[in-house]
Amino acid sequence: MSVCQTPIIVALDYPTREAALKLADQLDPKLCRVKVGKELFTSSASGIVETLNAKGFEVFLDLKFHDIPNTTAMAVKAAAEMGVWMVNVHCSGGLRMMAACREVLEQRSGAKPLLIGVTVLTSMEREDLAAIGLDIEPQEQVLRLAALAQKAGMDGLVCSALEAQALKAAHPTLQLVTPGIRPAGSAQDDQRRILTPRQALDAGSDYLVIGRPISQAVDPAQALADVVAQING
Ligand SMILES: O=c1ccn([C@@H]2O[C@H](COP(=O)(O)O)[C@@H](O)[C@H]2O)c(=O)[nH]1
Repeated sequence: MSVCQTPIIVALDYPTREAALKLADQLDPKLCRVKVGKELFTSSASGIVETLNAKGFEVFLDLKFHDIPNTTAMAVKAAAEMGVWMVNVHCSGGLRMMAACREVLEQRSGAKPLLIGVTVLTSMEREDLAAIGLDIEPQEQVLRLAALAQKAGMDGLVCSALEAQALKAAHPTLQLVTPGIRPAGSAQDDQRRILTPRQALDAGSDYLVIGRPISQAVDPAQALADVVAQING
């Protein structure tokens, strides 16, 4: 039984363990989960996951692994051994890569983290895809990658909440983890495919990843409480 009663995941995007723990100490594990990404993880190594677990947080390890199948699967295995709640890999690594990750988790006797496939980054729009040779709408590419992820046995996807409705219709069993969440009035920053927390949940998001609107707020705990109030009512 999970301690957390909301779908919120706060991104602990900091250069040091001390800064991340300072924010974590202001947050309530009953109101949010936390996400450890590349910057924090690389600077503080695995100790940060154990420390956050000991504080009662379920941790999403957002390292977006993308490599050959064996290397990626071994990284996913190491993440599972570390005790993370959710781990992700890029769907663009392909069917065999994702299937190898699923297989390594199935062989494991202990707890299995949720295995999530990253589709199209929420910072990208049509022009960004065209620049890398994909002359299609983001949603088309997301749906294409979602079909591969479903085939590989992934538990869910990272996508924009803008694609949630279409994804839930096509793949109702996949859990949707949506960054690019901006409460009304917040700065868009580098995000491009955004929705408010309430809009995202109404569209079908299962988890909302929120970084700067909380981590850069004058009072992060109040900013989190405001988002909780918005989605409740
Ligand atoms: O498509 C993606 C995948 C991951 N992210 C991550 O989510 C947070 C969002 O932070 P904000 O400050 O709320 O923009 C950040 O850690 C990204 O690495 C994403 O934004 N989009």
